Amino acid sequence: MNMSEVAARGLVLLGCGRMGSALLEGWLKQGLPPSSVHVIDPNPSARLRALAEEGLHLNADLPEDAAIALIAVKPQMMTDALPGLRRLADGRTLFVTVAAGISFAGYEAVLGENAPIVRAMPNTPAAVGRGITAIIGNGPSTPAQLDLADALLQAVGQTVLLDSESQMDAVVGLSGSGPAYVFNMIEALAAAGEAQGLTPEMSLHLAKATVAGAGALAEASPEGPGTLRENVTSPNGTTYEALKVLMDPQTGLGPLMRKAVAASADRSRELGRTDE
Ligand SMILES: NC(=O)C1=CN([C@@H]2O[C@H](COP(=O)(O)OP(=O)(O)OC[C@H]3O[C@@H](n4cnc5c(N)ncnc54)[C@H](OP(=O)(O)O)[C@@H]3O)[C@@H](O)[C@H]2O)C=CC1
Ligand SMILES: O=C(O)[C@@H]1CCC=N1
Repeated sequence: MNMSEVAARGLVLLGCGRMGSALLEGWLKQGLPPSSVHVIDPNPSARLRALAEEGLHLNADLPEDAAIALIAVKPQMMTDALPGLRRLADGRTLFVTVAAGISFAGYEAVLGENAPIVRAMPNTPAAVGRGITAIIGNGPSTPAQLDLADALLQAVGQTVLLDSESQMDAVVGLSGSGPAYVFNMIEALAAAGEAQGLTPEMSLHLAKATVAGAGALAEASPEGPGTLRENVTSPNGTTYEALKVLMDPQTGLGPLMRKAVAASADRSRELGRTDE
């Protein structure tokens, strides 16, 4: 199955909020015609309504033989929303879900144990084509179906394949939730600049450009982040003093980040067990 088959047979998108719409824009940019897309969402955005004018099917009947059903509702909505896709669970439609926490067993309980399902964990830089998504398929999914899910997610950035489903909660904690940690770092950096006397506008400008520039350098450089950090740090200079605070083994960023990632991963595990 390839993208032209998806265009011919159709793609169902269940839930088109922040993540669903980022994915949809990526597929449209890659040439998927709006008329191949069937969106189910109770409160469609203005953008979706405009796409419906171009042929996108909005809250209409499901196609008979969709190639893909992509699930992008909140885990808490799954019990209500997922049974609506049961009619597609005849083994021919590949289900791809981006929901945090919910395990293959949870989907199989509704869709049947023979439904091919791929779990994917993207992140919001997908909205600018710079996401990273980890994916893994269940037993009934074929290598060709995993490749197709990979291609779908590559429309919005990079992908990595996981070895086991149990790695997914750690991925949620690291790259799924991770953009929020970085945005919080920008906020904290800007507030700290203000505390040193800069205007809010100047401080935010400097903080955003510093994080974006450091990210781009970390990605482009052959050096690891440790060397890049050392390259900023003159012996007994200014950065050295700041890093004594940030790299404190008890109170620094290391233990704090371990705690934050663990809290997200634990919540992902919890969402897999409950619908709260
Ligand atoms: N945001 C992120 O950073 C990431 C999110 N995810 C996962 O993506 C999924 C969606 O998250 P996100 O996009 O942030 O959430 P949003 O709330 O932005 O999107 C969910 C969408 O689903 C709609 N919806 C609610 N009930 C139903 C229903 N019964 N049938 C169809 N659609 C429905 C919502 O409508 P309404 O708003 O009107 O309720 C909303 O438009 C989650 O499972 C999350 O775990 C994964 C990786 C990263
Ligand atoms: O906060 C959440 O539950 C979702 C999953 C990963 C990022 N956002």
